[in-house]
Amino acid sequence: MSEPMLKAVNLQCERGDRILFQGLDVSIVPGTITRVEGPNGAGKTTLLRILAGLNDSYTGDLFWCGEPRAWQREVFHRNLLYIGHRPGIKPLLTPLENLRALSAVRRPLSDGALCQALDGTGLQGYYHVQCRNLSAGQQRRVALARLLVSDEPLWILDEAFTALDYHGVAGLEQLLVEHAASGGAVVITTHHDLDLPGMARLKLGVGEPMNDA
Ligand SMILES: Nc1ncnc2c1ncn2[C@@H]1O[C@H](COP(=O)(O)OP(=O)(O)OP(=O)(O)O)[C@@H](O)[C@H]1O
Repeated sequence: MSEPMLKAVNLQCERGDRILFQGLDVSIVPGTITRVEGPNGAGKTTLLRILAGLNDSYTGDLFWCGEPRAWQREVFHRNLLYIGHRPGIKPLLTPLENLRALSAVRRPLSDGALCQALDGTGLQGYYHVQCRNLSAGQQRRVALARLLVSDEPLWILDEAFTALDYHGVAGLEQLLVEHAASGGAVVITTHHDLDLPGMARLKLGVGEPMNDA
């Protein structure tokens, strides 16, 4: 098996008076899809944000390609595409403008390539409509169009299936499988009934109350 891209060792996170998880080891290997599961409040979003380097409220060690992640934050972020549970798009911009702005940070692409990505998520005919006038599912599709122009190997996706219709779900499932098949890795949470071939499952429980000091 390949070496892990991202590895977490002995992670612990406390929130309020609860330990969300402790002694947690995570290994994200190229070519895999890992689904983080658990009930509401189990800590799925918190874990994804820790893995994505967006939350520092944990103890434990994180490694990127075998080296401490803290030594190579810039490289790590260049290799990561994180999409949070909110679509993260600007409502006053159009889908094309949003995608242009999001991709410009990494790798400016032609409008032709961006429109092709929007077509790929079913947004043909909506390039120039302000996102605030799109449905929830269409707004999610704008965010997911980033996957179609991504060259980042690691995708961390929080509730990516929210608001998608049947075809949107099928299209996203296919994208995840293709990304893993081409050597990428996916970490995802969803309350949608996702069961892809070979998918690993990382189950979080309901956490434990902390003992009084
Ligand atoms: N910034 C914060 N400060 C204090 N507690 C927080 C904070 N963020 C999250 N929590 C708490 O941590 C717990 C886990 O939250 P999290 O959003 O990670 O759960 P989740 O498993 O993603 O839930 P859901 O399935 O509902 O999306 C919750 O009880 C939440 O109230």
